Amino acid sequence: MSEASTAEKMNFQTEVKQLLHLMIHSLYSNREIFLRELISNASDACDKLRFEALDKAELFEGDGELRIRVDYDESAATVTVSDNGIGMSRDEVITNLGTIAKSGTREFFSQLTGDQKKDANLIGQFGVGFYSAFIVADKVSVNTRRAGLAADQGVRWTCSMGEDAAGEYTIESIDKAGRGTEITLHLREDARDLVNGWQLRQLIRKYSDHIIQPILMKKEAWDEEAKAQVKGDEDETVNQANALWTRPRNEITDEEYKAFYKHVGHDFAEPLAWVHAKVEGRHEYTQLLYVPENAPFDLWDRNARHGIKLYVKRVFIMDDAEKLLPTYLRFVRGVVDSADLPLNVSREILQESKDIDTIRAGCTKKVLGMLEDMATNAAEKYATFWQAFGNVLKEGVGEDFANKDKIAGLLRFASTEADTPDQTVSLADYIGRMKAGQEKIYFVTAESFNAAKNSPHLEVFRKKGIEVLLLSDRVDEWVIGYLNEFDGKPLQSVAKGGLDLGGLEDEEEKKAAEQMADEFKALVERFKTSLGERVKDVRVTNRLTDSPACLVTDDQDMGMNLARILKAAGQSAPESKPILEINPEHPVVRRLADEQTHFDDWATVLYDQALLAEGGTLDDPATFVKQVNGLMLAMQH
Ligand SMILES: Nc1ncnc2c1ncn2[C@@H]1O[C@H](COP(=O)(O)OP(=O)(O)OP(=O)(O)O)[C@@H](O)[C@H]1O
Repeated sequence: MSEASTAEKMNFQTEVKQLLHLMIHSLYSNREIFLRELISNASDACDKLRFEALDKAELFEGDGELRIRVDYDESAATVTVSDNGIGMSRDEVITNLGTIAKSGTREFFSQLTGDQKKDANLIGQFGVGFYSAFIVADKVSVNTRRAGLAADQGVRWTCSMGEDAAGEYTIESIDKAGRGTEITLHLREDARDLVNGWQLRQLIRKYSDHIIQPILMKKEAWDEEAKAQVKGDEDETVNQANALWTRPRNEITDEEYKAFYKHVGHDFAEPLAWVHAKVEGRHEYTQLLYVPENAPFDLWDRNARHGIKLYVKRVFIMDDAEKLLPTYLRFVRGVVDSADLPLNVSREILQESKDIDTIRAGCTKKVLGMLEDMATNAAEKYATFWQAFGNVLKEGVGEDFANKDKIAGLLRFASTEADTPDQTVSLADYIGRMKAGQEKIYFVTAESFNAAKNSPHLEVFRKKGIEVLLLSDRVDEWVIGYLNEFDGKPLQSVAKGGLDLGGLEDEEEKKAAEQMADEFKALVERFKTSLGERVKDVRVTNRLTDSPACLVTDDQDMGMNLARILKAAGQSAPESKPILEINPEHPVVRRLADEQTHFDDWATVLYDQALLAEGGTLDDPATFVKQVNGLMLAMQH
């Protein structure tokens, strides 16, 4: 007997143990999803075989009719889901059923709270998959053989668990005549009601009707003698078994669209919106694209799995077809079915394909159109979308030149209008509220919402009632870098350049400002001498009402917030010095005109304060503290 034929015990990866524990303890109220998940995997396995067999027909082993079967045995209390798809080799079983290799795994486990309801949602977002079998079963065995391997290369995987999650499974070699996978669930005491033909049919129709392969069950008939439904020998197909996206839109119910989403999106929750269209013309393709409600755990991994499945004439070609949508739309899930691409299309061919460029442009347009529609007609939904994916969509402003204006129109910001962190203001809303004479869209960027909201640069804007957008997401600096204007109105940082309020300032204010500049010329010079190399310039400003001073950067220099972000990310930022602006109306500034002994300390403290107020950190905080204390003592004398 070969070594592998004896059962071998193996340990689960720690994360699997944790996941199994969660399955049992948090998902029981959603127990029926196990069937949907196993059928979904069986369907994927059939898709994979069909694709691999395109240039290796022998993998079909003379049986090209792909199908899924659901069966049950009342006396043994088992439910079995089997398929004649691709199957798994021994190594594949160990990797696929003993480990989790998803990006976002660590993030997922770190967010679990122990609260069953919250955790159930998180598990849903993470993807339950095969392990959901353990919601209803205390023993699961998998018999599988990879297509193309000999019958004696079959593998059996078994795992039993009691009250608590098991730490190990066994694996052994078996003979398996037919290729594919057969999963048998030994149901827990409290799930035995599922061993019932009617129940199983109900579940299949509810959750798996759209599965492209037929799902077969044995036909049943009423047996008068036994007073029960009895299984016969004949098969029947329980689901519709056609490609949902090929059916006309008006014949598909919302429920069907939603159920299909859960299969393609590997999601637990319902989609937020979808778009289904057949494009005809030079390239013919069908697209069925969904926007999820929740962000997946790997959203921030720009290399994470993409959610579009590519089909060619209804034959599955590949998952994760990253060329079909730009990176900033990586949250979209769905299917694209092309009528023109060759069936043997590979990832390499896709890289070069003009057809793919057309499909990609078409899909991008459709998704952006769907978002515009949601923003206009379903504001609450759009707010949910924005919270989950707004920061990803923002990347598009810099990435997708052709659609920049469209994407800009979809952006939402916090602003001084509501003064809350909620990002609800569109650029169009802002323009609609602009004051008479206002020519620019004003914004401030900072590391946090509070730093933005309390920025001294906003003082004059608040006094005049001019709205300012409050940007505090890291990606905002990047967005602003690419977005110079919207609808003909330039975007202007309130912390850059001289304060030019254009038509918002009247003649009198301008004159008063000039007068102040004259009056404080000498003081400004003393600041310059005192601060020396630390500043590019010192000037009087009418930007401030409550603060004595603030720092700004020159129009063409890099903003200080961006410079800090780059530095924190270990990138080099060009050295640019700030300009110190002083508020001539402020009592501290006024009294400095007569200050002799401590002028240098005052100048440094005002500079450091201005730096702190706009979110910077001090190079030498101890000296700052000493100087402030020294000045406080000096004021007592
Ligand atoms: N019936 C099957 N036939 C062949 N391989 C299978 C089958 N069921 C599961 N697998 C393999 O096991 C892997 C893990 O399955 P699992 O359901 O846990 O995760 P998944 O389907 O990859 O992702 P998700 O958790 O998002 O559903 C699959 O990716 C697949 O390779």
